[in-house]
Amino acid sequence: MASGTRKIVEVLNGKTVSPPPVWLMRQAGRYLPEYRETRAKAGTFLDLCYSPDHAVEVTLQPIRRYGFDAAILFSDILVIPDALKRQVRFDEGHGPRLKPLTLDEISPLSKLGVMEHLAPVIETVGRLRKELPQETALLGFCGAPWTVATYMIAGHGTPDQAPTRLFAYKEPKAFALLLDILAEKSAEYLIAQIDAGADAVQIFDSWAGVLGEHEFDAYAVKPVRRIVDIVRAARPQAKIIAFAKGAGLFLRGYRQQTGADAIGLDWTVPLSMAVELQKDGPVQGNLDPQRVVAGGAALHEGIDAILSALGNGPLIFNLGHGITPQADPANVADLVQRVRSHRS
Ligand SMILES: Cc1c2[nH]c(c1CCC(=O)O)Cc1[nH]c(c(CCC(=O)O)c1C)Cc1[nH]c(c(CCC(=O)O)c1C)Cc1[nH]c(c(C)c1CCC(=O)O)C2
Repeated sequence: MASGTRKIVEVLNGKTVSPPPVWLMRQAGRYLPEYRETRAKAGTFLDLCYSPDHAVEVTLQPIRRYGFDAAILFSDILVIPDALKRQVRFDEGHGPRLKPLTLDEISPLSKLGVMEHLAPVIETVGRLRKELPQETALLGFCGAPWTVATYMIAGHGTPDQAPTRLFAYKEPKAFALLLDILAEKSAEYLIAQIDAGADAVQIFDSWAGVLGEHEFDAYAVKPVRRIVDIVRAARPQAKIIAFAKGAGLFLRGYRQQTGADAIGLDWTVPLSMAVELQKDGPVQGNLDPQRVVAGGAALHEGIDAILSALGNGPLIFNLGHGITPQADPANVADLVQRVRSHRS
């Protein structure tokens, strides 16, 4: 079967597929007992990301269980700062920690190559394409420059990214350079994933929602556009999903402005607005991950509302953000079954 017939690729080409293809952000993760088992064997979280054997295994686990229409490469957006020698660690219960980036450290980053460090991840992509069922799409990904920069500047996650917003106001030139460097390294990384067999790539801008109007354009739209332009110049057929979480009204125009094929929607995007956005191009989303934890009627109502609003147009069914460790694996099976029984 040619990759062009994988359902997610068809939707990314603007077609309506019924029932819509389905995958879930963070579908490989701690809610699955088999993930926790492999994770315990692998060592640290980054050891898991850089071990092709273990990373292939955890990527395939949710495909075996649920037969999702796409597998997403198991890795993390912070492997780029790790490749840039920012000493990334994932401390149990504390989330990511990095060496906070100072002003003088920005420009030297441009000279560092990242692909040698990321070679094991690219090997994982190649092995996955061979092991996945023919009909299953393989998604690669990277973080958007803004979101990756927030972790690099603060050195950890923060609720509103105040340290990075402040840095950007005080040092606009250096901050623009940082975003540019991240865009170029990320584009190179995505091209390598595509060459190794990824059918499409997703750019995660998980912290886009803390930006004001001018900053959204400068720090969220333009750097993602730069990635898209570099990737498309090298690989004109590349399929790209851009996910700006929390971006609300700024999503009007986001697909056109970034040049992405499809946009991801979080659960706060009203379905009435999602319908408008879908007239412009394919959308992905947007079930509240807490509905998967709740299960039952709350889960069913959320799924049905999305399918009845968006199921007659180009839709990739997904959550509005990653599935949480508290989700019951049985609720995920229920979700997949309900989406697959939809007829438009
Ligand atoms: C912001 C961000 C990160 N990583 C990612 C984002 C963007 C999407 C989002 O907003 O969730 C992206 C990501 N992280 C992970 C994937 C794997 C693929 C998938 O199944 O979706 C993907 C696509 C694995 C992971 N990345 C992480 C885990 C959990 C770590 C573990 O297993 O110990 C997984 C499965 C760790 C991680 N990684 C990151 C944080 C803040 C954390 C800690 C929070 C947490 O623990 O959930 C950075």
